[in-house]
Amino acid sequence: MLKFQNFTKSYGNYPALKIKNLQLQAGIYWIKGVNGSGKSTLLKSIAGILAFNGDILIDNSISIKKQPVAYRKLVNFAEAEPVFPDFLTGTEMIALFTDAKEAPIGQAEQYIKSMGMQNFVGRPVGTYSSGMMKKLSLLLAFLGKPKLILLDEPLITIDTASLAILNTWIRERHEQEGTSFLLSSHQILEDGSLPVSGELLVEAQTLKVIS
Ligand SMILES: Nc1ncnc2c1ncn2[C@@H]1O[C@H](COP(=O)(O)OP(=O)(O)OP(=O)(O)O)[C@@H](O)[C@H]1O
Repeated sequence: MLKFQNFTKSYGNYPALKIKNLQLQAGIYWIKGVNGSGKSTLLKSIAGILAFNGDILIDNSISIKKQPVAYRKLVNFAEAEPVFPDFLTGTEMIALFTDAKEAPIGQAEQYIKSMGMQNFVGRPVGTYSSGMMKKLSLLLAFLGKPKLILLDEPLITIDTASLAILNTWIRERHEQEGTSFLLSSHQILEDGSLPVSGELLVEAQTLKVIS
């Protein structure tokens, strides 16, 4: 599903992350690591937000460097602490992403309803609480037909009921469409609520697959 080829990411002289050759099969992966170990660096690199050396391929053939548009249609990302233009409404952000990601008709509405966002989605995002902002960013990451969804700290700021709904979204997309997920979290999620296929440990500027 995802292939790293001689991947290195540095900030100035600081070598933040090095992954020589690694192939991940389709699945749901938890990314673990202490503060500053490189979890966000990893996810932002895979999402194409950070420049790096080497290459990353999705579906074993589509390169972020050589086919950036095709790659970005297949990889969606929700930031740990999302920031959107204050003056845009959630509805406008969703319309933007629906268009860019070529989302099927009715897909966004289904997620809005499922997460109970109807009462605030029409308001400017500048008026949102941090939990509302998080829900919007999670919803945006589910739009379209990506092969891989990257969720950086999806559990922070959302309430328990919303977390259960998010777990359902992840489970359904994985089981029905074979979508893979990379989720970073400080919290332990070994309660069986998700069919986790493996764990990735980010430590000492490297990435290890634990299981
Ligand atoms: N813009 C930047 N400039 C310089 N160094 C950076 C930058 N962003 C991250 N780093 C460094 O890269 C390393 C990895 O940071 P990263 O944010 O990826 O860690 P993380 O595992 O996501 O941390 P946390 O759990 O605290 O969110 C850290 O040592 C950090 O100081």
